[in-house]
Parts: sequence; structure tokens; C-alpha cells
Amino acid sequence: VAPYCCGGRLNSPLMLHPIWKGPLDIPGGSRQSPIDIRVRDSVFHPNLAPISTQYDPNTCLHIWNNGYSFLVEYDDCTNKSVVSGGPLENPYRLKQFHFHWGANNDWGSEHTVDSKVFPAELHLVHWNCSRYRTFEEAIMEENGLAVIGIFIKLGRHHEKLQKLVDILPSVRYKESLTEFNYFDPSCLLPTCSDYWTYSGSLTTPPLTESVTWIMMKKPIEVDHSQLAVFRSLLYTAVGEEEKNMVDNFRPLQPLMNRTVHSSFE
Ligand SMILES: CCCSc1c(F)c(F)c(S(=O)(=O)NC)c(F)c1F
Ligand SMILES: [Zn+2]
Repeated sequence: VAPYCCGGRLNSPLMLHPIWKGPLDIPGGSRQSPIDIRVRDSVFHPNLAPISTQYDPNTCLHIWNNGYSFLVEYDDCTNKSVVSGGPLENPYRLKQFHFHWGANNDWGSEHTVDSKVFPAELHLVHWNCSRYRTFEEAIMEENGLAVIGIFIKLGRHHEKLQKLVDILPSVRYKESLTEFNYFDPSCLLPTCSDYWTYSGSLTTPPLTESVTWIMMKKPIEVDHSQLAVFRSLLYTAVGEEEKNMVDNFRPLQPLMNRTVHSSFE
């Protein structure tokens, strides 16, 4: 599959910032992510229950730069922070959340909606603790993960996000980690509960086809200065030639034989 993010133009981010070191397509992959969500082709599922999240801010552990994004990680030894309902047959435990963003405000999201690109996208990653013993195991298994994806658009300052933005300089370098607690990611969810759902994959290695995607229809808003701080992070470790962490999104993947379901008409 040729990289065709941003229309596949030679000046598309992937061409300019070939950060994507992994394979662009997985041989035999039939349910890869991200995808373009064609609204008219999505199928309303009348008995899709609302998504229910219950997050305990005390389970927030730390934040670290893994060289692809920055991850806010949670204690997943109990069911204190879980998502349930919607297409999920049981609760999934919150493991971490992270973002994908562009070098500028014209692109950055992984998923698109009728080819509309957003400047960034937030992923809340959960694992199926009823069927698997650990997150590491769940990553490799069908129905192992549930990821809530939230589009981010430029607009008003996001008050609750600022606590996270303020700590980012301390994880500027790859592998840096800092304590971060008492953060409830519910504050990052849109107020509208409408979503699309489809079967897909991780968008970073190992790209395993283990994800039930739950893409919220409505974006949240952050302001220019907040997104600019994301772009001040580095892909590189201390002492290495500095490379700004931007365009950390995967190109769109073919829908193949999949249907996107919507929770709304
Ligand atoms: C080996 C996985 C480390 S955790 C992780 C991650 F870091 C990540 F970036 C994504 S993603 O595919 O990029 N977004 C959903 C995941 F799904 C993850 F589970
Ligand atoms: Zn992600």
C-alpha cells in the first residue's frame, strides 16, 4: 500500500519526515488502521450501547517519551479505570493515552472523516482484562485492545489539558520519564457521545490487528500554543542530533472488507 496520507503528494509529511521506520503495510493485513471514515458508508447500529468510561485519577502513574509519542500511563492492576459498553462485550482496563500530531495545523490526525484531516488525534488505549492476563499479551490477540480515538481541532484553550502541556518539557527527550499523577482523562472526552466503531490495528509497531476502534464523532478543541508545545518534543534521545517529534501518524490504510458502524443516525 503506497503511503497516501495527504493525497500522496511528494511533499506529504511521510516523504518529508520519513519517521515511519516500520513496514508501511503488513503482508496479509486485512484490518489495518488508520482509515478514512466515509460517513455515508457507515451503518447505524441501533443497539450499540453508549460508551461508559470510569476513570480513577489516582491510577495515573507517570508520563514518558517513547520515541513515537508521549504516553500518560495508568496503573492497570485493578478495574479502577475502565471503558465498557458500546461494542465491547466486557470492561477493558485503561493502560495509557497518547497523541499523534503534525508539523503544522494542516494535518496530524491518523483517521480522517470524509478525507478531512485534523491537526491531531488522541488515543485512550485499553486492554481486555477479562480475556487476557496482561496488556502485552492483549496487544497480540484479536479483541485484545479497545482504543477511544478523539479528533483534535484548533480553537479555544483547553484548560484541563494545560496541566499535561506544562509537564511536556520534562519529557522532551526519547526515553525520558517523569512522575505525573491525579489526572482523569474523562476531561479530554467530547461532550457528545456519538461515535463510529470498526475492527482495526495498532498504528505503530507491532501493527497487530487487535483493536476495537471507537472514534468519537465530535472533536475537542485546543489552542495554537498548546499544540506548539507537542511539537517541541523530540524523537531523539539526549546527545543525539535533535529531530522534532512531528508527523507521528501512520498513512491511511485500505478499508478492505470492513464496515464502519455508527452509534447515531
Ligand atoms: C507496543 C505498544 C505500546 S503502547 C501503544 C502505543 F504506544 C501506541 F502508539 C499505539 S497506536 O497504535 O499508535 N495508537 C492506538 C498503541 F495502540 C499502543 F498500544
Ligand atoms: Zn495512537
